[in-house]
Amino acid sequence: MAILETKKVNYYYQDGDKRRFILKDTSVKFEKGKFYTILGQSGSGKTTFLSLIAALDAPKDGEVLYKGKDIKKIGYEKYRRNDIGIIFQSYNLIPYLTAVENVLVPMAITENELPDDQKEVAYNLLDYIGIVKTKADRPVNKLSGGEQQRVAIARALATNVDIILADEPTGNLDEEMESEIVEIFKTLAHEHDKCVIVVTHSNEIAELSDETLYLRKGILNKYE
Ligand SMILES: Nc1ncnc2c1ncn2[C@@H]1O[C@H](COP(=O)(O)OP(=O)(O)OP(=O)(O)O)[C@@H](O)[C@H]1O
Repeated sequence: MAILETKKVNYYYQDGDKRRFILKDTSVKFEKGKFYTILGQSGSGKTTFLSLIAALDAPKDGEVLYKGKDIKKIGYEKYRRNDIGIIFQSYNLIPYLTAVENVLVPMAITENELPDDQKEVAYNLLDYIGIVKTKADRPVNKLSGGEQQRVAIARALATNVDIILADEPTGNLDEEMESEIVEIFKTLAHEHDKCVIVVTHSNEIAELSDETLYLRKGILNKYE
């Protein structure tokens, strides 16, 4: 069964008395264990789509289903707190907190069952993702871009979620960092059974994913 699904999702921005449709009857399914990319020209609505499956905005009609249940019924805040991790292009970390403190933030908010020693879990996650302890104890604004994005990935994983969503996660990184981050996404999908969905401009990243969707004129189709 799909872990995440959109059913006839419509979204538009109101422009005076006109509606400018960004998504038209979008029905797509996402599974665990797969790394997906979403491609489309600038302004096609990729971020809008991601914001709907991240419960940062609501569709005008249609449903977003998590494990078969409408996320509106689960509650948007609860869904965000317990069921997904989000990674942004600009990392969106809390700059004056250390890396490990940033990873602890969602753990303090979630209702998911977590091991007692959360700090140890956070250090282990960071270490797994390539941030050693000395760096984990540093304020995040003293880390490089690539390191900050790793912290953001560890933070997204901290609540033990099945779904990782990312919007242009390598947009601020050089090519080498980009391929390292993409490798992490692949590993999370293939070895840790996560459902990873990444919005990107990059055909190279799309080629490395298991499935690519292409958004054009409000229609989100499988890209082959
Ligand atoms: N709050 C808003 N009100 C009106 N129009 C908006 C709003 N937010 C976004 N748009 C428009 O909707 C369209 C889709 O935007 P979106 O950011 O989803 O595209 P995108 O494919 O992610 O673009 P990019 O690749 O450049 O980030 C754009 O034309 C944008 O200007």
